Amino acid sequence: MNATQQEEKEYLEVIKEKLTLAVRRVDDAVKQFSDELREKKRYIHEHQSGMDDADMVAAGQSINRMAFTGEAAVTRKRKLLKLGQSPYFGRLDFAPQGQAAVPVYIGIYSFLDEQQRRNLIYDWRAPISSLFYDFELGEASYVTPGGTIRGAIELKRQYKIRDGRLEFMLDSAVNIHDDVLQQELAKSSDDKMKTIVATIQRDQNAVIRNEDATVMVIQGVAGSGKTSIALHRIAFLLYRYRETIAAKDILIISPNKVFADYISNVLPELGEEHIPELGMEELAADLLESHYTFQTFFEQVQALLEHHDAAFIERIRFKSSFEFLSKLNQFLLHIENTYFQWADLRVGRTVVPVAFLQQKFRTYHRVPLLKRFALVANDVRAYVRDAAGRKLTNGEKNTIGDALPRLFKLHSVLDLYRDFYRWIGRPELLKLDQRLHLEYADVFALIYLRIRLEGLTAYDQVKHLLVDEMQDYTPVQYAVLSRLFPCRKTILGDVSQTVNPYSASSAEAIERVFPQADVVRLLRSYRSTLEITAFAQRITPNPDILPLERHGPEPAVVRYGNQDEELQAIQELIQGFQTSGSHSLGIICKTLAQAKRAYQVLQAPTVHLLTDESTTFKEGVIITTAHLAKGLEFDEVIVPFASARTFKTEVDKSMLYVACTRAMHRLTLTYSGELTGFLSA
Ligand SMILES: Nc1ncnc2c1ncn2[C@@H]1O[C@H](COP(=O)(O)OP(=O)(O)OP(=O)(O)O)[C@@H](O)[C@H]1O
Repeated sequence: MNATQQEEKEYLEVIKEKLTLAVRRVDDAVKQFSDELREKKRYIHEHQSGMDDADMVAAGQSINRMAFTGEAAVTRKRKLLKLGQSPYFGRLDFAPQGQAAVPVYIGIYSFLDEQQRRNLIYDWRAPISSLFYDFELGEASYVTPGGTIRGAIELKRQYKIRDGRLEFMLDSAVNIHDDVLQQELAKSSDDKMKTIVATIQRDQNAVIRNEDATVMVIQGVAGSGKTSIALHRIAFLLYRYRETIAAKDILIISPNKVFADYISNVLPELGEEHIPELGMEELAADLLESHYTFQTFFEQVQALLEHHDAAFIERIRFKSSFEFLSKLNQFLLHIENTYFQWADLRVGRTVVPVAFLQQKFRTYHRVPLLKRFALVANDVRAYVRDAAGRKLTNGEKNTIGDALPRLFKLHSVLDLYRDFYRWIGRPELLKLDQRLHLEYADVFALIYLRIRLEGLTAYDQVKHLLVDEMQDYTPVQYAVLSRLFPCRKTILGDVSQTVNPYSASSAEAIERVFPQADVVRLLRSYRSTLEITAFAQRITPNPDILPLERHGPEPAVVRYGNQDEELQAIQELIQGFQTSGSHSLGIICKTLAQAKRAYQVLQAPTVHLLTDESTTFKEGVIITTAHLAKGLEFDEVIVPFASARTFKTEVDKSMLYVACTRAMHRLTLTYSGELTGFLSA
């Protein structure tokens, strides 16, 4: 069936026709729903006075049901229209053992021929579609909930269909033909992150479809598709577990609002709803219930970039260590053992002995300390009731409830946190100003103590947690995430792209917090040309990286007399970019102060400054810092001020690496004075 290009073209027309008919049917259904809805509302309005409460509830429910069905129809229409533009991207002719081959067309959504009750297009997430990503011609198998289906792939074909027209088709003997991938990667960037369904690679597919891992850690080199894969994985899980997980049950912890905006199109493109997203700082503010103000991660990194403060670095280093987490845990035990001022409790004529109280507190050792008081109070009430042989008065009950917390010497979690530093003999490691403004490194330690003492359950409804930029979070932060989100997790990042080497976590470190984690390493890099990848390797070498064979111009490193001349040259580069046909140019500086300075000089309607307060990603020319550019990509990147004066510390080196790895096709570094030493390798 459909062997030649001509036959495929004709078949495409047939499918488009069926899609058009399906759209028409949905339109008719929507019209019918809205007529019925209007009619129902009118009926209720007119008969309101004669209806009792039960009638009203039933009518309300029926309206809600109709509205819901109507919404579902609108969603379906949107999907059908999208399919009309590009119904499928792949086909395989699969012959299950002992049966003849049938063509399986694979697209972004499934499409059923309602008359024939036959799938004309399979969703890329359907079990059978995994054949397309996992196998070449010949023997193949796929797993269904009912078991493994074995057989052979007799034909494998890829299509590029745009605006309903077949641009090309390609029969492939190898797994996801390189030509199509190359074409995709050579394209100019879109304004937002895009889907990669047509060219998902085998190792990526394994991550996307992994159903077993309770914690999946993806450690991948720059541009290896970690973020793309994580989002496709979410789409897959939403499809696979559609009865039990909805988009609202998933939470993405994202580094900043611009990144959240940048990735926001992917799931809707894949036909899923928008996923809730939260920054670490928002989470912190929520958990501290606005009792404290605190430095943000961005401010911490900027402080490190702007001046070298050995004591500040020492505080960050310590609080990012495993030792810190285990010391906090030891301190919690210490509190239990020493913060009680035990005394017999007298209620009326009954004396509740210390031994009874201690034994009860021990019984509940799994319950967070401050939650135990209520449980022990109940036991004490029972004890007193039995001893007195009568029911207790409300006054007596309250006395018991009030008396127990008084046994414990706790004023506030912050006092306790202060005590901790005295206990470890390092009071100098806590720096709190008069206004109790916390340093970023203290925020999650304080939250951790709160969770351990009070047991917060605010996020129990989340069923899957996605954490991007995992290298930027410390063991204490992971301990908080682990207790707060007992659900499955996907955690991804790249330790080479840390913006704060004093607090970076590698996959190995994260495995210590989540020993049950499945760790995958992705070494193939898709974003940048070979030349750019090789250049970035000079800054932070990784001998295991596998760059894709795609070429472009050599990165340029250009010296100017001074910074004004540099900016003038960048102005000319911007003009060149504007006529180049590329979509995005990132001018990536080390600090926000430098970015602001560059913006002052380069200001124009198409030039945007991205700061830590920005909320949206913009197309065109963006001036920002390496920290904020993390996770983003640009057709072309310019790194100004790449001098030895600007890039000299470990933090600076990370920034330079992040900045250079944002470039897809072209990279230019400008400097004046002496060139940074990080490029000498
Ligand atoms: N299988 C694929 N097919 C087509 N494009 C891909 C594929 N995998 C990755 N890419 C592209 O590679 C680029 C990098 O992907 P992504 O941003 O997800 O990587 P990352 O590992 O999160 O990067 P980084 O850590 O450097 O921010 C994107 O343009 C993405 O579309």
